Amino acid sequence: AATSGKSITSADDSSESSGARYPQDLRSVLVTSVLNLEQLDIDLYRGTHHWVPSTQRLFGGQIIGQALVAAAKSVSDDLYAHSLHCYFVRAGDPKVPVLYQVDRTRDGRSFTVRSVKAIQHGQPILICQASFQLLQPSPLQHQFPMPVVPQPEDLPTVEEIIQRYLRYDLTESAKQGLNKLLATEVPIEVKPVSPAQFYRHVSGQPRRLFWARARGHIGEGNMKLHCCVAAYVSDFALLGTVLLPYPKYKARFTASLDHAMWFHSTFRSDEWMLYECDSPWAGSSRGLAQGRLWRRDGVLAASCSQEGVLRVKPVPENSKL
Ligand SMILES: CC(C)(COP(=O)(O)OP(=O)(O)OC[C@H]1O[C@@H](n2cnc3c(N)ncnc32)[C@H](O)[C@@H]1OP(=O)(O)O)[C@@H](O)C(=O)NCCC(=O)NCCSC(=O)CCCC(=O)O
Repeated sequence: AATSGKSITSADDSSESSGARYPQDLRSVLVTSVLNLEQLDIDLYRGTHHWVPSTQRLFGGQIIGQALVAAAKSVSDDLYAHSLHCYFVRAGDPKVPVLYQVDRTRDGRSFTVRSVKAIQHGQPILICQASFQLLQPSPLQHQFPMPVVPQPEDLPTVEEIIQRYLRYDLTESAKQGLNKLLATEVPIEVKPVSPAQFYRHVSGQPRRLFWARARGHIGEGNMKLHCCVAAYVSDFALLGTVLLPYPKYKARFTASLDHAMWFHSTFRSDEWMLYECDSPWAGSSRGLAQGRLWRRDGVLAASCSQEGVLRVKPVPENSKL
């Protein structure tokens, strides 16, 4: 049941729970702009950028989220994304939009597969396969338990943590860096479970946990859209987990090479979800990172895996940050 260019970025208008947190007109920018692709032709879309990381290459999560929006537009309403597999083959250029070309690879009885190519300057920057399934209940159901961590209400936001760091005796360039971070409009809210570990001020296991949610209101009801937002969120701070055991090194060049994701349950991407990231392996200038997104009621919402290239340099001995 293929369809042509359906709208999946309509947020729910009903005034329910999270409407209390945000007035209804304060829609998530992820919905109104980043994931709101413009249709150019059948199965051809254009996406624009909102937040561009300091690396001046496009945020991988944005490209994956937009590719999933494009794929989802070509499947019927009763099909839900259950997995995607991507390679980042070129750095995304923030100066131009990205085109998304969808190939309707197969429409099966239960499963439907789409291939999406993200293109800039006539060349692919990402190749992505996404698979969708009809809801099919089964008696086979299990999941690992969610880690026990403090609730988001008891933890500071990234902005509050940066404000605290700014009170320390820092070099001018470190202060400038932090102020720049504060001014950046990342469309995700983040609350690290252990700020010192999140920012690599203590060395530790390659594992970190943080609460994350889309900034702004999205609303209940559009599961396709929540999966696209979660794909965006899932690339955030995941690869950095690989660096946690190495406080004596800082990143000189890092980029995600691939990203795979599996969606397990319904969830709200504008409500707090715990992102549990760990890295089981690093070597050969690469590192593997794995993430699990938990609903705060303990249900496993999604899992993902990513490999990245990481080239590092030693941190100077007298560094204050
Ligand atoms: C991965 C690459 C770079 C691979 O291309 P490549 O031509 O094979 O590149 P490369 O040779 O690895 O060069 C990359 C860089 O590594 C340097 N290099 C290469 N070999 C060495 C060496 N032996 N020693 C020291 N340095 C070396 C090269 O000079 C390159 O550096 P440069 O770009 O020149 O500064 C390319 O395919 C690519 O750019 N793909 C897109 C990756 C991407 O954009 N991913 C998404 C964005 S990353 C992300 O979103 C994570 C965000 C995490 C977060 O914010 O939390």
